[in-house]
Amino acid sequence: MTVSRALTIAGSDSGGGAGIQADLKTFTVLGVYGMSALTAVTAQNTLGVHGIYNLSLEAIAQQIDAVAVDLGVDAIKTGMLAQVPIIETVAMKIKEHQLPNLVVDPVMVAKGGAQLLENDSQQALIRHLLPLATVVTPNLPEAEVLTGRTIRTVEEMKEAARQIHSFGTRYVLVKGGHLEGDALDILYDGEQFAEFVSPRFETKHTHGTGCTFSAAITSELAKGAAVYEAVHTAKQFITCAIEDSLGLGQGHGPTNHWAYVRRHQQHI
Ligand SMILES: Nc1ncnc2c1ncn2[C@@H]1O[C@H](COP(=O)(O)OP(=O)(O)O)[C@@H](O)[C@H]1O
Ligand SMILES: Cc1ncc(COP(=O)(O)O)c(N)n1
Repeated sequence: MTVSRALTIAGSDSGGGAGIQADLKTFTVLGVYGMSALTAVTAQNTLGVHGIYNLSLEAIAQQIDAVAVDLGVDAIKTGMLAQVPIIETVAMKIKEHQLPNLVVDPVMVAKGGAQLLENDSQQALIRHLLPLATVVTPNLPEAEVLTGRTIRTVEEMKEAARQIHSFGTRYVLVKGGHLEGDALDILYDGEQFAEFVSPRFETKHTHGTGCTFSAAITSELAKGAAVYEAVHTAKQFITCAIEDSLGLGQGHGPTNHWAYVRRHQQHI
């Protein structure tokens, strides 16, 4: 039996809706063997982030080494990398082990407003990680920080995608979850734009949408899909997960990681 393998390098969300937990759930339901290298432990629930404990550089590097030299990796994603030395260490290890199909989710701020990337770390992301990435998946506030521009329209999303592409990433996916109207995302490969659109659901339960979406892209890349197809499937996955969200907790609740597969199974 051939098994596709995906590694997430990200923070732990004790509430289970975002971070490592969202990634591993997504890998599993999409039929991919999931592995993890934790960068931080957060004490977190649907109401917010109550504590952040970054792991040592040694602990982060050892986890990546352990997985890469033994189990092997078909695709990889990064999430919360809070500090410049963590970004540098992760980039160094990805290069050393030549890990393929890198999806960078440039996590900066949690839905509740807590800062997950310390100030001045944005330049390190641009310098060290984006040139290694197959796909980078900024939401609008993240795209604004990476480009130094205000983004309010689809045309401005495209301009931001062009600028971020110039940092060396092969594909840029600017997500429009923070705009109004339909939930529109733009994929740019340096030549052409593709649009992925779904209806917008009126819900506050969007905790972990960015993590889940990028983990779904990573899963499909691990299985051998091309980037356009991977984003197409992942968009369906996240749309189902938001539409059928679980309503857990008192704040921004998690999405439903089973929804896509359940619906898919009903149709076959
Ligand atoms: N209310 C919503 N209804 C439908 N899709 C949404 C909604 N909010 C976000 N999305 C989609 O979820 C995915 C994650 O986007 P976004 O919320 O912008 O990322 P992040 O979680 O990083 O802020 C994107 O495909 C976006 O279009
Ligand atoms: C450990 C960790 N990583 C990432 C996010 C971002 O997720 P979101 O912006 O959807 O709340 C988070 N809240 N916690």
